[in-house]
Amino acid sequence: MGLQLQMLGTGSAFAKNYYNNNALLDDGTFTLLIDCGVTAPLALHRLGMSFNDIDAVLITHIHADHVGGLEELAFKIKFTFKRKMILYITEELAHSLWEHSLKGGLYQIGEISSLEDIFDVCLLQPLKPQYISESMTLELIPTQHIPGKASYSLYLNESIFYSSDMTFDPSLLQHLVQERGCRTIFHECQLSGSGEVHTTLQELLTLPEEIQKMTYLMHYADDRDDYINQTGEMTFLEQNLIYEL
Ligand SMILES: Nc1ccn([C@@H]2O[C@@H]3COP(=O)(O)O[C@H]3[C@H]2O)c(=O)n1
Ligand SMILES: [Zn+2]
Ligand SMILES: [Zn+2]
Repeated sequence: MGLQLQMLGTGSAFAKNYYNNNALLDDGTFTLLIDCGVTAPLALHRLGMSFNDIDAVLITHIHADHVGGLEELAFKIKFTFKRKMILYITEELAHSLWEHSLKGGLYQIGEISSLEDIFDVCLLQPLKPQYISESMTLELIPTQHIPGKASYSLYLNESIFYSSDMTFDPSLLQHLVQERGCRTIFHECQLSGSGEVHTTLQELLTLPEEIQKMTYLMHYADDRDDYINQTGEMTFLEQNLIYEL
């Protein structure tokens, strides 16, 4: 089996018709969860899976649609499955994730007083390729999302870009395609409104056709169906479908 991508959800933060934009990467021997939002536990359950089927979780930034499911994940792996899960995260995000997001719910004297009591924390250095498994090597690329908040996109196997949440950065996309062999782009897409903290469909439609053809749209709102056939050469990613990478 090659490397497969399955989106637990392809929705924007407050979408109700789609689960949170969180992804499973699976190479047959190792399963990586990219972000774990509020709806991730339910989305996994609906796929007939549980957190016990996951080897590692990677966090791209701290927003509830990307970390809101980690309290359930933590309690399940510690007290139900009695094991640790690998957590891939930068040092800056690890501090903020514990101090500003998870500590309140997870802290339990004598049991849980840090991320290390739940996870095998593997700190990632941005812009440094990290071996994950036989067929997964990924690199965190710092990208702009919310001023003053760290946020990262992913570059997988020197060929696949995964935006997570970011504002439009056409020069980054051109650089990856022209200089680093990128052949597939999974990109967030705000379908309407101005791109204050996200990338809009109108912005993505300014990309060269060659780049549009390799681009799959995710992290979209409930009115996605109103935009079918209005995405140029780009294609909507569907949640739960399994994509061979
Ligand atoms: N300056 C901001 C900050 C946040 N937001 C909304 O909150 C959501 C948090 O998750 P997200 O997926 O990053 O999308 C953000 C915006 O919808 C926003 O619209 N403007
Ligand atoms: Zn988001
Ligand atoms: Zn976000």
